Amino acid sequence: MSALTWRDVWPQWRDRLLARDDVRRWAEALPLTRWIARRRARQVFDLMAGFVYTQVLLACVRLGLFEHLLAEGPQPLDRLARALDLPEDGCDRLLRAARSLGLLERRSGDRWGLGPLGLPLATDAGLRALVLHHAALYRDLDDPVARLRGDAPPGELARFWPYAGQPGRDGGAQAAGAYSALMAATQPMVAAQVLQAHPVGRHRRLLDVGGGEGAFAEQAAARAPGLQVEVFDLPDVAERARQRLARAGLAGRSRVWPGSFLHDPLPAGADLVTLLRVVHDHDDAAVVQLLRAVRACLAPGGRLLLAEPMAGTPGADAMGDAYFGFYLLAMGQGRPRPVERLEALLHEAGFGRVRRLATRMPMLVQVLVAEVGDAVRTADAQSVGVRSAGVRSAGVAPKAHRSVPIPRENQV
Ligand SMILES: C[S@@+](CC[C@H](N)C(=O)[O-])C[C@H]1O[C@@H](n2cnc3c(N)ncnc32)[C@H](O)[C@@H]1O
Repeated sequence: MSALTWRDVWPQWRDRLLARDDVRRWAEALPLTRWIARRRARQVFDLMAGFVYTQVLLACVRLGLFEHLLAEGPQPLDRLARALDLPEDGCDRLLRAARSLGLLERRSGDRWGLGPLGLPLATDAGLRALVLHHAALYRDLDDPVARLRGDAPPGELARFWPYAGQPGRDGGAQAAGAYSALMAATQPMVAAQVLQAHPVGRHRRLLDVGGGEGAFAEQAAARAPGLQVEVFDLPDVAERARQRLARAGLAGRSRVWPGSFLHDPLPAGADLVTLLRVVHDHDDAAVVQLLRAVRACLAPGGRLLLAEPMAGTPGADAMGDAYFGFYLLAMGQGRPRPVERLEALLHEAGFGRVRRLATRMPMLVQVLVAEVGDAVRTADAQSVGVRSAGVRSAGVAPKAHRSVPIPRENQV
């Protein structure tokens, strides 16, 4: 253990002082410090009661309350109770709880309307899907200490994300469908941030690795009419991407590649590779392996764009280390990383310059863009497999790779 420095002296003195009952009572009574004491007490209570608040939210979402109020406008209690199929007493309890959390507001004539926090939930299906999904997360975190010790058996999240703990496994069409639908529902909020931070019109060919069912590729294609979009993902997910891109009328300028980025080479030649909400799902060794594969497949002068919520985000600290830290613990692998750690992993994988791009909602997603010099790229192509038009670099065991161009008959 390192010696204490002068920076430890003040907090240590403060902690000792505030641990004394008489000092706390004095701080609560003094007008100058009373507001701090009250704020701290409220913050501690909110931490303690957080689970109850999420259950209020879950009840509102399960009952479809927010969409109902958006569609029908403010409603009195009796009509809401009928619409939600709740007894009036239970409905009144829920409405009051939701108002206290900013989800609802009281309006004139004893009616209830959407509050400032209810409105985004009424309009964003992705947010509502996450709220419903969290019920499984909370069951998995039932005994957080056992989970931290590694004593808890794999829970619901480990089954929901079959590649966690079993790299390269999508768990079949049903499992892939469930997690891909959740990701696609929440992708618009991420895509908006990423495409605003890094307009893709300047690129020729975009490869979205771990691109899910192609929701981001579809958005990117809509923003840049000249862009060829490609998705690489596990086979059952890739099949969903193929269908989605075909439905979006993108058959002619999209390609879908099924495979595991931990076992199969990535297709070569994209000048922009994107990794959106992928890296935090994996432990360091797998991340470095993935980043090396990306580095090797990029076209000369190409870039990697890595976007996800990151630890240590100013103003959103709890989102990284608390929420994602424990979500990924329950899932069974991965961790939220601060920008500096991601930069270090990118350098370890051979990337040169790494830039941070500003996003409007850093809490949701931060963006790093990494470049690789030509000298490093040539060396890579000899050591890491890249999938190209019939050419495979030496030293990589051949494997049957299928690119899945969308068939002509699926073109809209
Ligand atoms: C958290 S989801 C993010 C999906 C998408 N990028 C998004 O932001 O909506 C992670 C994605 O990585 C894919 N994935 C996980 N392990 C993989 C592997 N070994 N090879 C290819 N894809 C993988 C999953 O199937 C999933 O689609």
